[in-house]
Amino acid sequence: MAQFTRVSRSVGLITLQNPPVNALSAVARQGIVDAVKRALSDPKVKSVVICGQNGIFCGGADIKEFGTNITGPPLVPMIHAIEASNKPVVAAIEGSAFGGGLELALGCHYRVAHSKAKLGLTEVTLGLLPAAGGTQRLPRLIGVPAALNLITTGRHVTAAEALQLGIVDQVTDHNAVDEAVKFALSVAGKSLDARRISTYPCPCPSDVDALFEEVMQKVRQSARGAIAPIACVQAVRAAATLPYSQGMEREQELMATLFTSGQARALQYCFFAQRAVGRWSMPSGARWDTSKPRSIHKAAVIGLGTMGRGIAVALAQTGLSVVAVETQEKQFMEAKKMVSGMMERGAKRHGTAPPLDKITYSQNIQAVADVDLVIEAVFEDMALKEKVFQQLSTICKQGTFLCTNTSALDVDHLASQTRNPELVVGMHFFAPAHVMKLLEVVYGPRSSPQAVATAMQLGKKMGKVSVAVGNCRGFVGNRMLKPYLEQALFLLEEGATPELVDGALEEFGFALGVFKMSDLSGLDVGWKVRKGDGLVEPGLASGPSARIRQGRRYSPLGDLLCEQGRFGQKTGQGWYRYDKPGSRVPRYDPWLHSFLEEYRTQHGIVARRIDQQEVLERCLYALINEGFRILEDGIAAGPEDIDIIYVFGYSWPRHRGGPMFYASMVGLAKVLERLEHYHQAHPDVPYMQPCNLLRRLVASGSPPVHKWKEAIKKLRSQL
Ligand SMILES: CCCCCCC[C@H](O)CC(=O)SCCNC(=O)CCNC(=O)[C@H](O)C(C)(C)COP(=O)([O-])OP(=O)([O-])OC[C@H]1O[C@@H](n2cnc3c(N)ncnc32)[C@H](O)[C@@H]1OP(=O)([O-])[O-]
Ligand SMILES: NC(=O)c1ccc[n+]([C@@H]2O[C@H](COP(=O)([O-])OP(=O)(O)OC[C@H]3O[C@@H](n4cnc5c(N)ncnc54)[C@H](O)[C@@H]3O)[C@@H](O)[C@H]2O)c1
Repeated sequence: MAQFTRVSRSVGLITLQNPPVNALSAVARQGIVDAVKRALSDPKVKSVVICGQNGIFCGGADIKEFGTNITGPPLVPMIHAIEASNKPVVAAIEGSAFGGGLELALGCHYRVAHSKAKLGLTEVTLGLLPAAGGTQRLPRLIGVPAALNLITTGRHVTAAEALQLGIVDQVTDHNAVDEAVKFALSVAGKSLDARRISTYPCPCPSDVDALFEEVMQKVRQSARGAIAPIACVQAVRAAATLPYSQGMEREQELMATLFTSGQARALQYCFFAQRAVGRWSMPSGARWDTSKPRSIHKAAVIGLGTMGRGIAVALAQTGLSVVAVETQEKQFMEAKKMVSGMMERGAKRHGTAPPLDKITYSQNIQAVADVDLVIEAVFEDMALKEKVFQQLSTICKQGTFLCTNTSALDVDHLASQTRNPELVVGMHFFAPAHVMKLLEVVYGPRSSPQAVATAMQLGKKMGKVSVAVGNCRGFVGNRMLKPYLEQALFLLEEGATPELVDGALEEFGFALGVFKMSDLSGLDVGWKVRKGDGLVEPGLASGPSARIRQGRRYSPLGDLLCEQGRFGQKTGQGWYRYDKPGSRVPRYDPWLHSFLEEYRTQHGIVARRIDQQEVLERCLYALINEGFRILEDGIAAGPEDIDIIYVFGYSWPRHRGGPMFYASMVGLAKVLERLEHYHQAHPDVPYMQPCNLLRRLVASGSPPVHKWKEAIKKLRSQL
């Protein structure tokens, strides 16, 4: 797992060999320890280079080992032994040096990086801190403020930035291993006294307390309840205030708390889940590894409203030629300007040229005749979409994939409007489409595996986390959102306030509570959908039937606000008040509170005290219950798919691992018991009735989340 060879006569070359990312597994660590001993005891070796095979230095500790009984030599003494060596050791960094990989490099006396390499202490993203000396060495090398920034965010830096910060000594466009060998030859025999980072004093601003107080405040605000960033600050503080050996003790102490935390488990689950969703499968048996995607060179977007503009930008930024079609003159002119502006801002951020020439605009749908794939993003109106799909089916060349960005409509019905329904899939982007990472790829019963594979591959190229899901109203994300939103309204009716509900959800870790989110996206969007569903009855009707629609409990609160023109941020009023239309800071609105009181009086509701726990249980368990139904229906292949959709599309706090992982942490029996309790209390809310799959999982002993897929398969075969 680490090969030793002697090159250029006197350089000991140690190559990490643990594909795919040369993670520091027990065997890899043993390999390094043995190879270093060999290099140091070989009198012909005057200096040493450590590199990784296959163009990647090292992806850090082996995350798969966490949570198991870890054996093999520990990292800290291994890195100390390298640093203490009296022969110079040079790290040759290609590809990535992340987490323990960068810590290994920091234990070396010199670092040579390829210009395309990326470096980072990424542990915080896994709920940990750099515990192989990273929190103690990095601040000594680059100073406290820069180290804090890197360690608390886990961000990747380019080789150029690493050189500027002083993390690496040399950057090369040539073969980094060859350059490192040359470098090692040039430093052989030189004193290493000034090259052992652990012996450096920690350069620190004079007012350490003020600096750390300020940083801690900022980190707490952005952490949304995550504990690892806080521990990272504490560890760096130890570097700034304690001698190295005591700082190392503090690093280990803090790591010990994080290592076994539920948050670390959740974040590591997310890491693997994000990769697992790429290995999609369909109920037909079609799979990612047996379905060949087709290359897409030219794509079209139909409808340049909020979504179409973002999608066109994202496609052009991927390097595709794009035909952008908009029929309304005003929208057409506005979209052209906005799309160019979005591309220019994006290019400025990345220091690249805006891909303006990649997009051609047209007001005529005939312009899409020669594209390989179309993404339709016209109004959410089935009759209009039917017409567009009929047109596309006749206009487009043979084999063009036809995709819809619908939020909830029946993809299979749209497919039935075309000559080749197997070419139709949903590509459900999230707003703003050029920024949000999530893409739901929706397959209908007739979608071909090739169409799904092509949409998944295109999503990946666009930098999205793509999840393949089945076709149903709202697919996965929006289907689960409905009971969550409704519970929030019911809580208001019963005595809660938007501030209380949002406060509970934000404390849980959501970036925005449900009412702030609703103000941001616009109350009119849901109003239109409910009108289409025949649920909206104008006016403030009284009597029990006013709050029962289509046989189940219904809250008209959102409709009543819309009737008042309160659409949220865009109108300056919604669940909160804003300084002016378009302002973003929500303020307490006395009008809303009197309105709620009046509403309760009119309906004979006596407001009761509702606590944060009830808010969380009702909103989250309703959403989770729908998640179980989605698994039961086979709409999502496994809990990872649902969790990744919620983490990337709905700001579910990543350190809680997604709704299904969260349910497993709470305990399925407890979730079931609370759902039963709330269903008894609210029998007119059918979706509070615990789903069969949840009952069966509990009956079968509540298997851990990674065993659900298997358990579901087994339960299905018993039916
Ligand atoms: C008491 C204990 C004391 C501990 C001491 C602390 C030490 C240290 O401070 C802690 C760490 O280093 S924490 C670690 C800090 N390190 C990080 O945070 C880096 C995490 N890794 C990455 O960011 C990316 O994988 C790379 C950018 C390295 C490659 O990206 P790419 O080219 O797009 O490829 P990809 O698709 O992403 O991965 C390919 C396959 O490799 C798999 N795998 C990957 N890394 C793994 C790992 N470390 N391990 C295991 N497996 C790992 C991945 O699951 C996938 O498997 P699959 O079965 O095929 O699905
Ligand atoms: N807005 C969101 O947050 C969001 C998120 C995900 C999905 N969606 C879905 O994306 C789709 C578009 O939503 P939006 O918010 O961008 O709507 P929008 O109202 O902002 O834009 C729709 C655009 O389509 C144009 N259009 C209408 N008929 C057309 C035709 N025949 N040919 C070409 N252009 C036509 C309209 O002029 C308008 O510019 C909807 O299906 C919606 O449900 C929206």
